[in-house]
Amino acid sequence: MITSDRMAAVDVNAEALGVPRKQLMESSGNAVASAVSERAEPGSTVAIVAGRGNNGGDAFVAARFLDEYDVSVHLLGRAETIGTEIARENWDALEAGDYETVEVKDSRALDLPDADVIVDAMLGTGVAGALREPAATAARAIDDADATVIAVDVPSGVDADTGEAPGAAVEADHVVTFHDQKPGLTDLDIDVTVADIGIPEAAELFVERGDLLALERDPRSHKGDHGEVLVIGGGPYSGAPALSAQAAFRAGADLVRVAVPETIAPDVRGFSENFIVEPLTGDALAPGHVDELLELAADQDAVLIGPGLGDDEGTLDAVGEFLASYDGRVVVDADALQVVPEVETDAELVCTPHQGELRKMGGPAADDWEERADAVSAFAGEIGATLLVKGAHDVISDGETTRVNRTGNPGMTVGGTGDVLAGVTSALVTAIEDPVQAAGVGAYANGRAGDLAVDDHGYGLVATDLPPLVADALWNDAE
Ligand SMILES: NC(=O)C1=CN([C@@H]2O[C@H](COP(=O)(O)OP(=O)(O)OC[C@H]3O[C@@H](n4cnc5c(N)ncnc54)[C@H](O)[C@@H]3O)[C@@H](O)[C@H]2O)[C@@H](O)CC1
Ligand SMILES: [K+]
Repeated sequence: MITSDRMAAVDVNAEALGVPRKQLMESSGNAVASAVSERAEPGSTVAIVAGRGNNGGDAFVAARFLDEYDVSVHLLGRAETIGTEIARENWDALEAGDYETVEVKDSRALDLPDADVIVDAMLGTGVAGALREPAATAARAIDDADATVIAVDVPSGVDADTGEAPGAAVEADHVVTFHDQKPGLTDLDIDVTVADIGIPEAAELFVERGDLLALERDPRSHKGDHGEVLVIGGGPYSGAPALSAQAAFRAGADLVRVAVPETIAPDVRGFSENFIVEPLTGDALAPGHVDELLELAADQDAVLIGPGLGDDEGTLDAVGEFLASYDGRVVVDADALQVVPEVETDAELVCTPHQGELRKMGGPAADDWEERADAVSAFAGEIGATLLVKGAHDVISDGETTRVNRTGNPGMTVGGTGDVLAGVTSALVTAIEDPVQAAGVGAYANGRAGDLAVDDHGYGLVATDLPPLVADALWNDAE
């Protein structure tokens, strides 16, 4: 089962892994042609009704594989308005060949032949809202025709994720959907073929630049929409919470508050004028601070607890009490991690241990990343948290979905890069709904920033090089 958003990411990841989108369209078109030839004898009349996106593009490819049939392709609109290059190339190939193509400039002009098979290639996962003209009229014309209707990827007008059709929709006899079943197709009582189109399993397992699509921002958003983060840290160390806070900004947080013991508050303030510093009495986090922290955390979109806290008894008790009472999203890092397995909480935890910290949590030790992927998935399920286990390959899992991130380099063993990753992840869990996706993008961006830093500083890179490069990795790295 795959959602449209996930499919769009996997599509780009496949391309990042060397499978061109054009090849995916070829495979899709071939699958559509196979579905036609399984339902109609050669010589039958096939009418293709195509939209101007890649759903249509798939059918332009299918037409080329149906040369034993009497095929006509009806494009809803003018060819020069075809929206993507790969669809346009496939349309041009039809016109260059001797295929019958019709540009339907007006919905009333759709003149469907008396066909044995109609291919519905108007819209697929790109549909937004109720079907507009001319697709709505065309959908009714397709349904009124006395033909076998085969839908490409999704019946036009049906939402691939919900199965709803807010407006008109094609009633297909058969759907050829690509790569994996779509949630919205399962409860339609239509015969569905899931066609393998050559997307490698790696495109789903590895975090690649397609995963950055999840960061697309709603243009209508305004200040404060994109994440208010509270960082709870510091004590023996002052740099760690400041680094995490800086990283959270660079990963898109709008506001970052840093709650640290008053003894290091001036140092943290000195690090950057961007933070709002909330001083806690004394020189270490203690149970007496928990009520104040819960108040501070109440209207935040995410909390990061751990950087620089140290592990004295009182501090760890305070972490346990905070987690036991908080029910929002919490990224847990560094010394706070060891508390997690013992604490009962309603909070949605994202833990970011390195392998030593994972073992301290009672988690598995496994050198080979594929072994580790399975072991981390099992442990994540056991403790009911999302785990981002850092390593040469980072493994991210919530026990259901497991991802692997391959960006990063040995230069990143320098102190502080974990504080940066924790800060980045705390901002991303406010922008991306699924915590596995958010943590995966966090690992990807942090490692990518490290790779960019190595270009500038070799293995002399330091953690403070990373936060600005995280912003580049997230927003300026499109190839
Ligand atoms: N993502 C992938 O990995 C692959 C996608 N492929 C195909 O690409 C399709 C998605 O292509 P696109 O993203 O270009 O989108 P679609 O081709 O599904 O639809 C986009 C077109 O529909 C129009 N449209 C959107 N909402 C509408 C509405 N409510 N009423 C009327 N017109 C509307 C848009 O203006 C645009 O012209 C998939 O369904 C599949 O068929 C395949 O090539 C296989 C690979
Ligand atoms: K369709």
